[in-house]
Amino acid sequence: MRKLAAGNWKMNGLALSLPEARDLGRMFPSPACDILICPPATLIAQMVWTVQGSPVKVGGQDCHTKVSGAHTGDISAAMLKDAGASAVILGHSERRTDHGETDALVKAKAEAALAAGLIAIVCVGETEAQRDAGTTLDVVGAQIDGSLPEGATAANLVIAYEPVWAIGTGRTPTIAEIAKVHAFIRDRLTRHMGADAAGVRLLYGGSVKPSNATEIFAVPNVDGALVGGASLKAEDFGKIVAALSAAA
Ligand SMILES: O=C(CO)COP(=O)(O)O
Repeated sequence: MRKLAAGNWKMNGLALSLPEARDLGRMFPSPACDILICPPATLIAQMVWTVQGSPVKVGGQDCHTKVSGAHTGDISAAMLKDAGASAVILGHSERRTDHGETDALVKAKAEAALAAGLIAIVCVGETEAQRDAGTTLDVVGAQIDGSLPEGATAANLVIAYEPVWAIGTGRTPTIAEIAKVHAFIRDRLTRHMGADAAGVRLLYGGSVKPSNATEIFAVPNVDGALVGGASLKAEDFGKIVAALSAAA
């Protein structure tokens, strides 16, 4: 499978400046992994234009469940697709927390994404309290069961495991813990999707940096990363892409 380095800019404007984004494409003319940048919605079309002709693809950070209609402030998957996006992040813990997104809503959004021809990057992950209570696998399993879209295939579904307590904190689970959760996710997907689950890319997210990327990418069932803070600097994100390409 092609591994995936995805950058989530979150609510940061021209974090990686557009010329730098173009440079990122030039740095890796034929990378051994896929590269995706998910800027705020206001920058998607501009980013698509900027990285045209390079291997860098562009994605959204959320979408509505409907194609169009009276939903002030929302953006549909079809609109992301029209703007040139090829993927969308769904059910990020920040959206689950800030906007009360439930598994059922994430599933409906993911189904809208697939219907629009986008890759759905569905995020799961436990809070620190849940980890301390020893319920990580129960939480992640329930999120997978509840958020997985109908019609998912290895080509249109990506799962991102992002422990909430590791996001933006500089803390990461141990390599053994990442391996355990990723193996669990693969197994859980197999229950839903059968043999197709083997080809679904499982990203790790949460404080991925150039300094820990190589170690994390060597973990079985880690097929890439969903990177927040370090994707805001072209140099750092470039190093993470290089580490993933080397692991591919
Ligand atoms: O939330 C994340 C990506 O979606 C991870 O963020 P950080 O890489 O900043 O920890």
